[in-house]
Amino acid sequence: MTTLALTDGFVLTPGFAVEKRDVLVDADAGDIVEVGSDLGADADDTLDASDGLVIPGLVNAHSHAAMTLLRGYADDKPLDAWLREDVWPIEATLRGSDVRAGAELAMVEMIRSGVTAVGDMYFHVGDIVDVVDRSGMRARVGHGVVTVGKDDDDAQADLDESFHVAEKFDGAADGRVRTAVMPHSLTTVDEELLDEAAERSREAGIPLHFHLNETPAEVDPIVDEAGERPSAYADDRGLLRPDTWAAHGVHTDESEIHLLADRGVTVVHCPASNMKLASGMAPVQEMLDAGVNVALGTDGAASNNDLDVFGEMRDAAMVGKLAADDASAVSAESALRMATENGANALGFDSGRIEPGRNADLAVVDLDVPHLTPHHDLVSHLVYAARGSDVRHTVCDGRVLMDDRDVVAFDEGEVRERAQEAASGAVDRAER
Ligand SMILES: CSC[C@H]1O[C@@H](n2cnc3c(O)ncnc32)[C@H](O)[C@@H]1O
Ligand SMILES: [Zn+2]
Repeated sequence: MTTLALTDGFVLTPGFAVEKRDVLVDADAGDIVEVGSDLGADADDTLDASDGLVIPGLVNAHSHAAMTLLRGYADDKPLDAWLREDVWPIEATLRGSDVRAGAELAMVEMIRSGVTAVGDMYFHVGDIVDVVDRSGMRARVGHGVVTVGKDDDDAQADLDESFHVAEKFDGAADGRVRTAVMPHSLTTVDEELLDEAAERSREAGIPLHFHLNETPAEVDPIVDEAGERPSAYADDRGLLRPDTWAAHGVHTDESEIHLLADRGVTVVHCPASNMKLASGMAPVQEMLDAGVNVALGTDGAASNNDLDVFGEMRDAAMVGKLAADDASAVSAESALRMATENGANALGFDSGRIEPGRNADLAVVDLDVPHLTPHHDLVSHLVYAARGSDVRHTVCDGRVLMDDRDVVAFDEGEVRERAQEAASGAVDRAER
């Protein structure tokens, strides 16, 4: 066994106590071996965590990583206009190499801010899987299916591609890549194909991921045409299961919240995207009270405009209070739980808690900075005061992905250059 010890730091326990401890990791198996004292002396390698807080690697449970290429390309519009007028036209020009360049930029950004796992819906998934593999991160990926505006054959081919991708890449990158079938939303995929997605994925044991109730425009047509709330409509299709995680859930009424809780569905709250697109405020505290597993996601960088899950925790706590008109709603603890354990549960990873036997997915936050002083309550600091740039080391599956702010697998200058070129090329093609 090759071991790595994170030494001399404070450690966030599963109960969110903070204790001065070392963390010993089996770098071959990728697991946490022990949390205790003086574990550095016999370890093969050490990572200095002094003046730092070791936390579980953060989980970005809903993103479109390659949309880093579209950061700042189109802003200040609501979802529908933004997608139809700007995003979808330029996405139609993206090639595999572009998606690869955007995904590289995303992985660098996430590793720099302590994210070790991501749930990603996009296309050219093979390129994304290659980047995840090289980055050392963990991901649950899938091909996003959109059938509106397609003839029957093309629509079926798109759904078939989602299954093909899910089957082909599951277990890639030494098991760090898992997959799901990903119909884009209840209004952008035909009803018969939603039925088929649910049935085939259930038979094959493949999880499901889709956008749910993000805007009124995603709710009203279903209520008008099917005569029921979207979550009930999804349930009728067989889409609500314990291995389903749905993004947004903004316009979700009480009956839907109880249905989602009952079916064991995770809702991924994406507060920054919801604010930027003025989609609305999700009833997060109500969902938590009802027992829904609520996780956090950045959504794509074009609607955020970064991939910093620290920002998502802060936004979730802040907006959660506004939405509930209650300063005690969506506490720091709740937000931190959403970004760690709940996100790992959503994606089906054995991460999100620092305890022996779990995946060694960790981040070390530098506490030795003015904006994290004094140390009354470090959980409060993680949610209300810390930033992604406070992360000093990132470890995933027992491997060091960032060492003293140096991202190991990538040359950041080259990554940024490739992303800039891919983005400029896409804009040229879109505007030609
Ligand atoms: C077909 S791959 C995924 C698809 O989703 C688009 N997208 C990005 N952000 C959002 C959002 O907030 N709601 C719905 N769809 C979104 C992305 O541009 C891709 O086309
Ligand atoms: Zn999304």
